[in-house]
Amino acid sequence: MAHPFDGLGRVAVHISRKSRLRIVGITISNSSLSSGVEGTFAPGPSPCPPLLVPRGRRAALARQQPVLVAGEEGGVSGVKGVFDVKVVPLKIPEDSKSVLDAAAAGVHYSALRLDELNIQGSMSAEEQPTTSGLENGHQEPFVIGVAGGASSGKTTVCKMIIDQLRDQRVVVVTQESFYYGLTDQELIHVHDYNFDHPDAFDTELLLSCMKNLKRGKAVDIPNYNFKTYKSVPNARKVNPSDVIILEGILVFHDSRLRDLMNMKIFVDTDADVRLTRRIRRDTIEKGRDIKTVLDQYSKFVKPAFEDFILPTKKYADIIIPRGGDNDVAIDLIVQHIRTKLGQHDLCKVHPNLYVIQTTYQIRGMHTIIRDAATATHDFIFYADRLIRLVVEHGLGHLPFQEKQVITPTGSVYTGVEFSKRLCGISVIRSGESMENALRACCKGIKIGKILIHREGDNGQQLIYQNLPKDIANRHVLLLDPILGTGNSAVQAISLLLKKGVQEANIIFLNLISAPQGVHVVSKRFPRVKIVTSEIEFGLNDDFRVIPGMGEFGDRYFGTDDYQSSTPLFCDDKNRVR
Ligand SMILES: Nc1ncnc2c1ncn2[C@@H]1O[C@H](COP(=O)(O)OP(=O)(O)O)[C@@H](O)[C@H]1O
Ligand SMILES: Nc1ccn([C@@H]2O[C@H](COP(=O)(O)O)[C@@H](O)[C@H]2O)c(=O)n1
Ligand SMILES: [Mg+2]
Repeated sequence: MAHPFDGLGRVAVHISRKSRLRIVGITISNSSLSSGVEGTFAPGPSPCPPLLVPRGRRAALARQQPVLVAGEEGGVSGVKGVFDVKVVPLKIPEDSKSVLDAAAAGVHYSALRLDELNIQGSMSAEEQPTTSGLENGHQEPFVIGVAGGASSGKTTVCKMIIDQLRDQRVVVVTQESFYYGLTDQELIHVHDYNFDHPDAFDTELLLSCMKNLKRGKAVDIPNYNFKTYKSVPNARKVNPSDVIILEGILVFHDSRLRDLMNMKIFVDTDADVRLTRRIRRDTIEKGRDIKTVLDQYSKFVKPAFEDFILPTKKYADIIIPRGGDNDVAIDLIVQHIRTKLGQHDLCKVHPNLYVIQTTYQIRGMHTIIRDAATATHDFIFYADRLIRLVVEHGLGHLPFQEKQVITPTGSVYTGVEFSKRLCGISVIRSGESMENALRACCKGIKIGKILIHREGDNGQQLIYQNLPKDIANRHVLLLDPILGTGNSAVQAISLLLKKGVQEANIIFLNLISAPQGVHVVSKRFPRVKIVTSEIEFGLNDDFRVIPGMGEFGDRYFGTDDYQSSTPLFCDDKNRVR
């Protein structure tokens, strides 16, 4: 049987600063198969370093992976280039099969940078890599449309749904944000402007934003001001989420928008209730007088409801009478959404993954540390609080044995005693931010360190280690606040295993995990427990976690306003080259 990786290919390479041949992409030209890989490989004449290209997939490569790329690599002396190579099959060791399995299962090992290659033309648009959340192995967001007359309670219903879905990432996009701003001429005759007509909205822009969000891409949406009637473009960034709610009077009007929705809800509230609420809202919140509100209602709002909004009720999957008063309907909707989302729950796929139970306190702390504008002292304070929670949760996974003590009242209390053979290992530098929390929880705990250098975007290299001598007999709490691609974690865990630590004795503690990293670590080390406080949406083109919180180490240690520089290399006398 022909090997799936046989064939001629083109490989783009460059020699990195440390004289290593880095293969940045490959296409296989003798079949429809088109793949990309990235890894760091030792240079030199044949036999060349191994290279694995899963069928029809792009994949990040661990350095040890098989399949030989034969060719002229040994003679490459330039910095970058594209070379013809022959890809020949090798026997795939057990270790590497997991990567293939993962690739077949739809996991995207983000690595290929086509912008560095000259081979773009040989790939179709579909084959070219993007780093949308979906391609990164994340499920498609669940899109809910909420329509209904003005003041029917749409926003209120959305708030109730979000409130109940507090453990999911939910974003709301309101159709109001897509109102066209008024021209100066229209402003003069504002009372003749029909804000309830479908043409009042920039539906094309709304559609494009919704399509991107559904594909897992962040979007910038406008901000509409009800007082000035002006719109500020790209005013708010909306990140992709598990659930996207689109609400507005006319969100069911355009069939292309309807087609994006997984669930359509129509909030059905009596006209007199809507009018009463509108009068209250427009006079109090928008500062309008009653006569203006009533005129607008009879001239535009009521006719538009009958002509455009009410006819879209037939598209609804669920009609909620009485809006936010209808607790039963909201409960049923939330249950349905949970069922749909639960089918892809990462914790169900990876039983070794533990996400701490979220609360508004936790969400609030995340909101602060994720905010780019947060000052260093606040970042440290709230990161410390969150880290402490993760550490406490992680400690809960340690083995224990029953222990009885006598209380001051002379009674017997039957409790438990934890394993004393513990240590922490921090991944320098950001992992060091987690050491204090661990020390605070485990008095006198030994803490070792590992330094992994990130070479390029995906190559990882172990540079330094300082581990307790008896680490093989200990349970290890591995500390690194961000699990992104999973490459550093794989390096660190591989080292621990090499030192004799039992896989099941490793608990990897982090603040945020990207699904890709979870897949990579869990596939390779299914017995390692991963404890985190939030699951991210995915990775961006630079392999950074999104939404993420930036360079954790820089923000925590206050070096985020330092000029970025190219890595420094020292010679054997510690002189910077
Ligand atoms: N069930 C309810 N009972 C009382 N007031 C409500 C209820 N639902 C909404 N409201 C109020 O009515 C106004 C309009 O509700 P909102 O949810 O903003 O409607 P919409 O988004 O459909 O315009 C708001 O001031 C809100 O507080
Ligand atoms: N400048 C504007 C823009 C819109 N409106 C009214 O808002 C209503 C839609 O908002 P809901 O939250 O009620 O869905 C719609 O009836 C418009 O007439 C406005 O008054 N002024
Ligand atoms: Mg509203």
